[in-house]
Amino acid sequence: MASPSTAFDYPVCLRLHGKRVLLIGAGNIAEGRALQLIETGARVRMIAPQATATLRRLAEQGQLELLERPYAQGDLSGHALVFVATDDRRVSEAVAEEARALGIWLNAADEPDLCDFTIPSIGRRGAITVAVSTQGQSPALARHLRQKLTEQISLHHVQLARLSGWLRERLPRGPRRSRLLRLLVEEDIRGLLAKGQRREAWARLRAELEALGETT
Ligand SMILES: C[C@@]1(CC(=O)O)C2=NC(=C\c3[nH]c(c(CCC(=O)O)c3CC(=O)O)Cc3[nH]c(c(CC(=O)O)c3CCC(=O)O)/C=C3\N/C(=C\2)[C@@H](CCC(=O)O)[C@]3(C)CC(=O)O)/[C@H]1CCC(=O)O
Ligand SMILES: NC(=O)c1ccc[n+]([C@@H]2O[C@H](COP(=O)([O-])OP(=O)(O)OC[C@H]3O[C@@H](n4cnc5c(N)ncnc54)[C@H](O)[C@@H]3O)[C@@H](O)[C@H]2O)c1
Repeated sequence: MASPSTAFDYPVCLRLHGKRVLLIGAGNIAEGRALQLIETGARVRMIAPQATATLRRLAEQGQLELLERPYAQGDLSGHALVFVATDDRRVSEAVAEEARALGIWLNAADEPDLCDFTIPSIGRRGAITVAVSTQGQSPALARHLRQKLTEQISLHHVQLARLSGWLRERLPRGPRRSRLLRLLVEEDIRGLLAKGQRREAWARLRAELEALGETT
């Protein structure tokens, strides 16, 4: 087993749609977390005595549930994931203790020693997500690199991802489909799309699909 100093964090993409997620704290940091979580389709509950105007508005619109009171033991029960972002370390510690007792995964903003998972810097372009972590060493660098890397994702990458998703729904799995989907992103069709030659790209794809139809 790697020692804590050499162990790497393990990135995952959680599917939170319909899952119950709890945020303790409703200040600026919690607001950022809540906005990201709403996009996942999670059922978000927030508990804090003071909430930002944006969070109160989102609660009024029914996008999240807001309980305007301090955290109390027992609040974590029934949740898949918990985030704490308050200005009081003792609250983070109490929440961490309850999370551990219940086996619920916890993120404590700014308190890596209490975290079961940290949050990377996230950029999105359509279905494409860029996530940069520095193993907790430099959040500012994570943000800087995320901005640079997200700029590298062009419209044609987003179009390719959508097209690939569409083809995967329609074509049966197997080596022929894999070959076609690889061809799509390798120089060939992607190169044409990148140059704005959509008509040529479609013609090339149609020829490949016809060849696939003949042999399957
Ligand atoms: C990426 C991002 C995601 C997000 O929060 O959504 C994120 N921090 C962001 C920004 C940011 N945070 C801080 C600064 C000031 C500059 C600096 O200190 O570097 C800036 C820069 C800025 O604001 O520009 C202060 C800070 N943060 C942590 C500590 C405590 C410590 O290090 O001990 C301190 C010192 C507090 C102090 O000194 O008092 C800890 C964590 N922050 C993490 C994530 C996790 C590790 C991520 C990784 O591995 O890289 C981790 C471990 C826990 C967690 O929170 O999950 C988000 C960028 C979002 C974006 O892209 O815009
Ligand atoms: N990870 C990051 O990116 C990052 C960046 C900057 C700051 N932080 C840290 O995140 C934390 C929160 O920062 P912020 O700017 O959102 O603070 P904030 O002052 O805007 O909000 C604090 C929130 O905590 C709530 N709170 C206080 N006591 C509570 C209790 N007993 N139960 C429930 N909620 C309670 C308040 O009502 C408020 O909603 C701070 O510790 C800060 O150092 C993290």
